Amino acid sequence: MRVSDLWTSLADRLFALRDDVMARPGFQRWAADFLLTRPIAHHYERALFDVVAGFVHSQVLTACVRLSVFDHLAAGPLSAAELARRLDLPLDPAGRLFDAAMALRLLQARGGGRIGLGPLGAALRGNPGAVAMIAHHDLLYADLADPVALLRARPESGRTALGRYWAYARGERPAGLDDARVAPYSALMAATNALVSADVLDAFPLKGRRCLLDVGGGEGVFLAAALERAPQLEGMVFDLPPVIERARARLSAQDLMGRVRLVGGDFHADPLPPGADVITLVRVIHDHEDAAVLALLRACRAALAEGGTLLVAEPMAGAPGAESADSVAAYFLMYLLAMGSGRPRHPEDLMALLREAGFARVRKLPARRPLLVQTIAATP
Ligand SMILES: CC(C)=CCC/C(C)=C/CC/C(C)=C/C=C/C(C)=C/C=C/C=C(C)/C=C/C=C(C)/C=C/C=C(C)/C=C/CC(C)(C)O
Ligand SMILES: C[S@@+](CC[C@H](N)C(=O)[O-])C[C@H]1O[C@@H](n2cnc3c(N)ncnc32)[C@H](O)[C@@H]1O
Repeated sequence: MRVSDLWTSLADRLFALRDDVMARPGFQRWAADFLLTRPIAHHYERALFDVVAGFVHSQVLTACVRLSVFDHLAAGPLSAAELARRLDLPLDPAGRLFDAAMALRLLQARGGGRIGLGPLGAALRGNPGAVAMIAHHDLLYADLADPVALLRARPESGRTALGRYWAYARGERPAGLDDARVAPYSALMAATNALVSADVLDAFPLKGRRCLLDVGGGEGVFLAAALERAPQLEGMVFDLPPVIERARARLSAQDLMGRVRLVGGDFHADPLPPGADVITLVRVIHDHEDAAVLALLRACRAALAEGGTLLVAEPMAGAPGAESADSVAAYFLMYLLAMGSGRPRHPEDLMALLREAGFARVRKLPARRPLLVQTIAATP
């Protein structure tokens, strides 16, 4: 028997013993009483209760967002009666929402019986992108109403709400999409791009760079942020033709078209415009399966100018700070299942794909908020 097999068999026995002991009601009562095991028992009770209550907690947040509770409190605390009046709700059910939101630190009790923003509600006010995502969760929750059915169907076509929403995720060639099909998701991506763009651009300053190509760059919000930081830079956006028309409208309104070239196409089928010395894939790779990703990374390598760098930036599994349970992966695994395409990847998996696509030097850049976005830089 090899040493690794011995380890596996020993670990199996220890886990079996742990599983058996932890499932015994008598042990659970004893551990909650005994001084040394008490904090551990409370930790697991709490962790399990939080998982059980997660959906209810999320719906408390949904109600606060839909009713614009945080906006009503932006100017300062209000009495429960006044806040309920502004929300056009009777005090009794409104009071329950306020108490639940205070328990979740979205709101906070203030002097004189008033209610103000809690630390989490205050942080959300600074993240309108996160608020837009929370509002968008209606579609995800509709698909997750029967999670077992979702797992059994492994939907690839437009049978889920998210599959219909993300029009390019249907596994067909995205030809024939029109503005009506791409407008909702493109607007959401534009509204939430700030969640990631500042951190990516801080991690990879564009000093000395000549031209940035943003592949799957949507309405051009990321490119506009890059152009604002780097006056010497010119840019290109490659996206599906109807999305490119939306980018044209936005970038023209920002008077940036003199520095920008827009290219419509299907990155699964068409070549990328050559010549950029930075290519970015922001929140693009996790939508696609490995074979498509590999082909896209190879296309980026072919389009990259001599001495250029490819950046892959998106939420990744195994984010430091997500604890061992990895809440980022748990969220995106189910989100992308409902969408019908793609999966979250560990940085190491992405780095392996990049090497396979012909990038010799691949490194993870320091991430300011790894839960939101991590960035990998690759050079051929
Ligand atoms: C001031 C005093 C007295 C003390 C201060 C103490 C102190 C230092 C406090 C820290 C305060 C602080 C800096 C808080 C910051 C909080 C932040 C930045 C919170 C950010 C929250 C962001 C959230 C919740 C983001 C959620 C994003 C979601 C759900 C994104 C989903 C994305 C999806 C589904 C993408 C879809 C695209 C697709 C299809 C996968 O390609
Ligand atoms: C999740 S969005 C990210 C948008 C933007 N990079 C951002 O972070 O805000 C993915 C983008 O990839 C584009 N896309 C998806 N499939 C594509 C394809 N086959 N060819 C070109 N663009 C595609 C979508 O239209 C969309 O704009």
